[in-house]
Amino acid sequence: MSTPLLELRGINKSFGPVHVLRDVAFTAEAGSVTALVGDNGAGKSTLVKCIGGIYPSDSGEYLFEGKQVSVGNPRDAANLGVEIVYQDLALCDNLDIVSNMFLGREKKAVGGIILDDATMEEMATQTLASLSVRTVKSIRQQVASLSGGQRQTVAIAKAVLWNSKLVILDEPTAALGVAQTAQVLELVRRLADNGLAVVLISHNLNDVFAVSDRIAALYLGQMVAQVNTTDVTHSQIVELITSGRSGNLGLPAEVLNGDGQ
Ligand SMILES: Nc1ncnc2c1ncn2[C@@H]1O[C@H](COP(=O)(O)OP(=O)(O)OP(=O)(O)O)[C@@H](O)[C@H]1O
Repeated sequence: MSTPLLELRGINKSFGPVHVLRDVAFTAEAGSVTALVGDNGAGKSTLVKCIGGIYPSDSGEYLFEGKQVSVGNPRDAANLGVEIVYQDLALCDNLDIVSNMFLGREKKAVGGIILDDATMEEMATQTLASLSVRTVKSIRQQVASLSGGQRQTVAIAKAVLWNSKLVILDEPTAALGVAQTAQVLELVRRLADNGLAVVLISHNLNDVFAVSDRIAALYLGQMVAQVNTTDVTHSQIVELITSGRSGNLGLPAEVLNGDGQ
């Protein structure tokens, strides 16, 4: 098996007396979509925040491209090429698409005072084209005028603009209708097909089975399985999410560990 882009080993995280993540192992591979599933409170957001450096873990190893690294804050994660798209998207309604994509990381023209609009427009256009995004009419359109699916697209494009290697999407289809969900799932697939490692948090198992290569299931802060999507059924994943057990599901250890290829 090739070296995973991201590998976490034995991650623990507590908030005061609450032990939220317990010896969690997790991998994400370039060119793959890994769905992270689990019931409310299972620890998905906490795990993602540990990956993104928002919550440094209490113990455990963080390997990136096979090397052990220290990720103590979001800048460390961004420097590795890790980007998280949160559910609230953190877009500014009163700014256009280009301004949103470069918010806080604007390109300056020579001299460093004036913004380099031409370069930013070109980079935004190229990024959207690389993702085959055709749903946006103009990159100078205000974000307030975009649909939910288009906003999600802009947030994802913003995340991949910075030579990202790992993009984590938190419930990207939660607020979308059927057609927009299909468009966003296509985009998620394209990110992986372009070589990125994608982690998709989702409660929607239809989405998970439609787009993921692997499924990682958390139960009460423990990673109970990392499986290839084609090795499991909906009901087996539901059982893992709701009881943490694969018990009588007949899943051998190599399948639960994602090695069952
Ligand atoms: N900052 C915090 N302080 C104390 N407890 C926290 C904090 N953040 C999360 N927790 C607790 O950690 C547990 C896991 O929460 P987390 O948000 O990671 O779960 P989740 O799987 O993302 O859930 P959901 O699907 O509902 O978003 C919960 O019991 C939660 O109350």
